[in-house]
Amino acid sequence: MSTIFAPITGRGGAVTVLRLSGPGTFGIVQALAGSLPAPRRASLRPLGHEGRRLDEALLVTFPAPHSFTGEDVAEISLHGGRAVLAAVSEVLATLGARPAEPGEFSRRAHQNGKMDLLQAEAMADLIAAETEAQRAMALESMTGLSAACLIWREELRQIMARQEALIDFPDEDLPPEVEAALLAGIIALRDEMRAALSAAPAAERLREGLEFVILGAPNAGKSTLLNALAGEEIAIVSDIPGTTRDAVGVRVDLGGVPVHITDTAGLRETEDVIEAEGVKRAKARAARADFLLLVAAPGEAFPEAPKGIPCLRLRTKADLTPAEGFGVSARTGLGMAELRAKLAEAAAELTDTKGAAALARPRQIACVRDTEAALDAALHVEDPELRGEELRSASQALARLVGIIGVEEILDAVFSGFCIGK
Ligand SMILES: Nc1nc2c(c(=O)[nH]1)N(C=O)[C@@H](CNc1ccc(C(=O)N[C@@H](CCC(=O)O)C(=O)O)cc1)CN2
Ligand SMILES: Nc1nc2c(ncn2[C@@H]2O[C@H](COP(=O)(O)OP(=O)(O)OP(=O)(O)O)[C@@H](O)[C@H]2O)c(=O)[nH]1
Ligand SMILES: [K+]
Repeated sequence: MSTIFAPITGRGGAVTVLRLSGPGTFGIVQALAGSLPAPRRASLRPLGHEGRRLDEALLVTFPAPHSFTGEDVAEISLHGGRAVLAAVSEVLATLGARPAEPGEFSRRAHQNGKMDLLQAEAMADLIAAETEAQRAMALESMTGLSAACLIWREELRQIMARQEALIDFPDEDLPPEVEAALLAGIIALRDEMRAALSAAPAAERLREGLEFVILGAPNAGKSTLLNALAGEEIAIVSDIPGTTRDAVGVRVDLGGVPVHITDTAGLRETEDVIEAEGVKRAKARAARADFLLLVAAPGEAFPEAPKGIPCLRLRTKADLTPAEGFGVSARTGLGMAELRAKLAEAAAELTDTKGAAALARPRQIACVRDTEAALDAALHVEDPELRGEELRSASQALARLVGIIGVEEILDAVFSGFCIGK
């Protein structure tokens, strides 16, 4: 096993923490620092190599298996900046370590039983979190998702034990309650999979961020509204109808939920080919949106919304004519606080997992869907042998979910999506 290293802190700070992991770690660090401090004790050491002084750094060692990766680990807190990092990295390479691949520390931690795949994915999501709700969900998933999966696997283990008993003993020896209990167990577990799957879209939306689209006639005030929500001049505002052609978007934080708001071309029949293309794109965007802001100026009609997408009808330019219904003036700020609150409420609702296990990644959802399908199939076969086969397939899908049986390519795909130093 090679010894790897990478900075685990971001650029530009006063200190850069460099992590080494692998069997050669302590030999390399000793060569660099002269001596090793007591395990897990931060100690100041001069770093140097063949008479070249490199830095005065803080050094901590974590002997295996009590480390992040389960291997021998050292963390060196260097002075920040690219020159120090470059010089130390160069020397580490001559001493036999190599730069870590993205996700390689976590992959080793997974291999050594320090975290399952769900925890590794949740940790990557926690690092990537940009808003409060994303942070809270990822942190909860880091412990909660694995715990839920552990319970599911235990329930399935008991179901399979009952199933084995049914196969091993002739029918007449076992009371009918055994099979009834078995089926009830399968139904209960299948329904738990269904509950988790029904909360999954909300979790996925929170992980990815929501898409809100502003839709309305030309000159309705869409661009002015987007700019007011963004707090900066993103889209061009003019009194010429048909100003916005391409969709223009901005990412905002609505009550802790990341929302991408898109301003679109004003909807109308037009001879102008470029504007017509803009209208086509506006409709396509609207069809894919999580939520629509349908806007209309005083006295004008609201656009029609594609079916099944939640929306809010909003009168613009409320400073000119007091609106009946909900109105705002992006120009004076009238109603804008209320609008923000309404949008934040919609965002919260769309991302509410209602306490269910938050499956936030397609990989996780696919595993749970496979589990649900196998359990459901098990309920619909009479033959105990065939039922046993479906249960085994459910068990394998759950094992894939936590990474106990990990196809190499799946692990590659998961960990290569991590950042360097993770
Ligand atoms: N300096 C530093 N800060 C960090 C990390 C890190 O790797 N280094 N982390 C990286 O993500 C997070 C903390 N996660 C960690 C998880 C496990 C272990 C660890 O050493 N585990 C050992 C010992 C546990 C103990 O002290 O009780 C073990 O599991 O045996 C360290 C950090 C956030 N902060
Ligand atoms: N009085 C008043 N005028 C507004 C308000 N919002 C927008 N306007 C004006 O309405 C005109 C059109 O505004 P835009 O934001 O460009 O409208 P749009 O819907 O994006 O227009 P298109 O790009 O043509 O689709 C501009 O002259 C704006 O200054 C408002 O709240 N009050
Ligand atoms: K306009």
